[in-house]
Amino acid sequence: MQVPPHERILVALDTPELDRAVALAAQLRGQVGGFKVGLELCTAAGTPQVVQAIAAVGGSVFLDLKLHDIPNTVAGAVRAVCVLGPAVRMLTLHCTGGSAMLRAAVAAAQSMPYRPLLLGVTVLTSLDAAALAGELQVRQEVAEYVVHLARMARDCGLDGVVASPHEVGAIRAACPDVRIVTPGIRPLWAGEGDQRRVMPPAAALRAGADYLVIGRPITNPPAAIGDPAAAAARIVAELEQDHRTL
Ligand SMILES: O=C(O)c1cc(=O)[nH]c(=O)n1[C@@H]1O[C@H](COP(=O)(O)O)[C@@H](O)[C@H]1O
Repeated sequence: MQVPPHERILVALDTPELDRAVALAAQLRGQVGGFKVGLELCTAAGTPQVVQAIAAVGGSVFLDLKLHDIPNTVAGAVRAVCVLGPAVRMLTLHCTGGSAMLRAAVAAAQSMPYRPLLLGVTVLTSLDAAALAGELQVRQEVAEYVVHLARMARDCGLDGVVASPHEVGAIRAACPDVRIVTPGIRPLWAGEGDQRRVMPPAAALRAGADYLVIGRPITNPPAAIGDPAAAAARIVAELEQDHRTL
């Protein structure tokens, strides 16, 4: 079944203020597919409270906790997320925690009555080739390393991965069935900020992404674009126009 383009957009609510996050979710709910809440908001306002508040205005939650710890600790955190129930649709963990950590997360999720989709973060979109090679001492090219991590995530039983749109094609070719979520999305009218491996929304979907994580271009758009609802509408229009030409 074809997913309408707007449902592929997950808006990143990166703010410490729960009221602002809830107001954005209430404003954008019908226009997009869901909301990503992560370290900033959950640390400031409490993960269960955040999930409950976003669900209460009808938003589905992508819980971006980027878990990265020893297997026993991650398994416990995954069980605690499962307890929050179906309001949490997706949960992230870092692939670089290793296969034992990823398998422990999957086993923990499977032991619970409800589990969200588990997504492995590959290489952060804020890292470029120089940082990967120089600082992290990874000897492979970015795409090669991302595909290696994606294969490992799939083999450990994860449902999908988070990666830059530049690596989506290579992941799709290597792991046809994994869900691919891409941040690092920048419409041509938005600034890059701290992101390094970016792509416009329509190009990322064309490359094979299932979901687009979009934060600042929607939550803090350039004045010429208008408010968050106008920014979301503009991105949806761009996606629909591109969709029609496929
Ligand atoms: O896991 C993520 O969501 C994530 C992974 C990654 O590699 N890069 C990345 O930017 N993100 C998240 O995606 C969002 C991007 O926000 P904007 O740069 O404002 O669009 C932020 O909430 C990041 O935490």
